[in-house]
Amino acid sequence: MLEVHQLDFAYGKKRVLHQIDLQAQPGEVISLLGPNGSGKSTLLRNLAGLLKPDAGTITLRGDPLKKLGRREIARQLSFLPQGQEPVQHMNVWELVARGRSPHQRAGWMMNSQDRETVQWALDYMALSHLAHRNVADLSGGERQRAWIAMVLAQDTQLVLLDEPVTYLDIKHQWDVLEVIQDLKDSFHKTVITVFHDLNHAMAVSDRVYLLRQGEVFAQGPPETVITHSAMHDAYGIHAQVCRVQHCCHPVVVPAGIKPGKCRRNKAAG
Ligand SMILES: Nc1ncnc2c1ncn2[C@@H]1O[C@H](COP(=O)(O)OP(=O)(O)OP(=O)(O)O)[C@@H](O)[C@H]1O
Repeated sequence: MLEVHQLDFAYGKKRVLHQIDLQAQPGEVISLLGPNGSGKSTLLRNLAGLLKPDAGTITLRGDPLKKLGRREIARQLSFLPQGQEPVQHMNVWELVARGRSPHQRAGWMMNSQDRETVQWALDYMALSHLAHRNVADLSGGERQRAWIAMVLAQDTQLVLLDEPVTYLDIKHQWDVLEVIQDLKDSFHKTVITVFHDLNHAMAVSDRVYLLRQGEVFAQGPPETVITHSAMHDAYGIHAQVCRVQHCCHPVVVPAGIKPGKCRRNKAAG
């Protein structure tokens, strides 16, 4: 589906990504993890074709990404950026409908299938009741869900999400995690997503890529990558990775910056 080989990227003289190799198979959920500034968003923007690598290759279904035009890329992949552009004078339905534009010829009106897809995306994100509300008047979480609905309306085989659960309350965070799982299970889509919460990555990923200072520090199934020692080496924290009864995946419990400290016990004692 998507293959990245030895990708380097710099902003001017500032090298940000170095020798990145990444493969995503059809129907796979991949999470990009790593500390602030490790290059996750920059990598995703390279994968979306919004930034051009200085070296290395990105191929999408066997075609070099750099040879594809913007419209062709937008038919094959959708991208939810971190912190979306502000939109004025547009309601939720109109925003979500923007997801259909790569599928339309210039000057062509939306057809009934486009309208059905927009309505499906609104229903799927439980936003139908807000369809006529101005996007600028939504709460941060509602706005985030509207943008995710736009990405879904684009209906691409590859979905790139940069911190999709930011701004969402715990219920809506898990709703979005279920959407990601469903995109894979029901629609066989490939999802590459950035998470900060390692438990979110544990819950939905087939594989994770842990970045550190612009390089892939580790990659593989989440249980093999998200370990006590990797958390220490990549993030500089001590964290326990525990099995919890009734929980179907391990959970990460940060234990502090220094080993052996338990702040709550200290306060109580
Ligand atoms: N437009 C830019 N020009 C110059 N440097 C940039 C630019 N965008 C990002 N950077 C730098 O590139 C590095 C990687 O940034 P990036 O946003 O990819 O990291 P990240 O892992 O997504 O971080 P975060 O978790 O904080 O979102 C950082 O040092 C950042 O300051």
